[in-house]
Amino acid sequence: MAKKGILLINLGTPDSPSTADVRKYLDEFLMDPRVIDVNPVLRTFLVKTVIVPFRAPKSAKLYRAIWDEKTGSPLLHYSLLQQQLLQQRLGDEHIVELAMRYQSPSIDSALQRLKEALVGEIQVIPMFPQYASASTGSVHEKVMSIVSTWQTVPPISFINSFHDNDLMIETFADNAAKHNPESYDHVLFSFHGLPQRQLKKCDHTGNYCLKVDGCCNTLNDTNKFCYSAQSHDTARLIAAKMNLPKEKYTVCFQSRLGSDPWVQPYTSEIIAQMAKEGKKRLLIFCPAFVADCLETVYEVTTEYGDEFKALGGEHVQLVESLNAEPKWIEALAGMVN
Ligand SMILES: C=CC1=C(C)c2cc3[nH]c(cc4nc(cc5[nH]c(cc1n2)c(C)c5CCC(=O)O)C(CCC(=O)O)=C4C)c(C)c3C=C
Ligand SMILES: [Fe+2]
Ligand SMILES: [Fe+2]
Repeated sequence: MAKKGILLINLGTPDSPSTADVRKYLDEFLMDPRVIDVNPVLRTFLVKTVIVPFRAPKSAKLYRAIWDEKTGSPLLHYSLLQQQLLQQRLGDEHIVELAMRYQSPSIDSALQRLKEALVGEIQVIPMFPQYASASTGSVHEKVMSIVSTWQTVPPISFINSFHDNDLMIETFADNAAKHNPESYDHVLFSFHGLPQRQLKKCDHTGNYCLKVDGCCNTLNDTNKFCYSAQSHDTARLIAAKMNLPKEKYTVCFQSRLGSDPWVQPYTSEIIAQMAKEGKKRLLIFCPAFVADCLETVYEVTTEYGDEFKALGGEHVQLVESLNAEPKWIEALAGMVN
């Protein structure tokens, strides 16, 4: 019987922390119309002459700080481990490939390998728990654009989101338990940010998202694909698993780019508010990421840690991502089966 091909796709990372490789990575990433979703002329101007020239040397410095001598980028390292462990878990009726939306290993090459392995069908798992056009949507579009040129378009399916996956929620809660959560003054669920206009575009009614008070507090037919509403749902489920009362946690969004409004509240503002309230110890989850990466290791531990301490706080503790946790691999196996 033909094998089933499983294609795990994460965002991507530079090939090395050199400024040239970071520039190449940022250029491919930010020229994606689903990421900088403005008209092509403005996008080209912003990316090529404003963002990348200024950001590449600064980002390269940050990448150098998290780059491991042996294993390189944490995002690629953990993604490769996830691929190997899922392959072991599923056995030889499946072929598990890994690709990155930007840079390497490319989606083109991973699909080619699945084709050459004569798989009977392909399942694509974008490694983003919450759906966003800039992440999941972009992965779907890229895979479809490649496969649509094949003579034989194979049976192919796509995971859309897994923001409420039980085993994923449990893995985050288990990772937090290792840090004695009761010893923290407050818990933050800090998700990757997104421009507000991208949320509004997902609201096909045009009169719900960011227009109705508490639009993200429940999931319903109108906001079921909303990145922010799904993020709030993930946070609620992890908090429930930890028996964390509402007043002990805050949902916030990190990593803004540019001057347009992004999803709020911003993590750096919440960190400042926590310090102002006299809180000393913060526990921070980053449940938009399934693997530790620049945005968790550096942005949370170093940047937010330093900001909090400068304002009188004492300690910021990152809850490790899902990485190679056996329960998370089981969660992935569940998505396949
Ligand atoms: C969780 C999913 C992600 C969404 C949605 C997303 C949207 C998005 N990101 C940027 C800009 C940048 N993101 C950067 C890094 C980065 N982003 C994600 C995931 C999502 N991004 C990950 C996993 C990473 C880390 C990659 C790594 O190598 O570790 C960066 C680069 C780093 C930096 O220079 O700060 C930028 C830039 C935009 C504009 C956007 C949506 C519009
Ligand atoms: Fe990003
Ligand atoms: Fe909303």
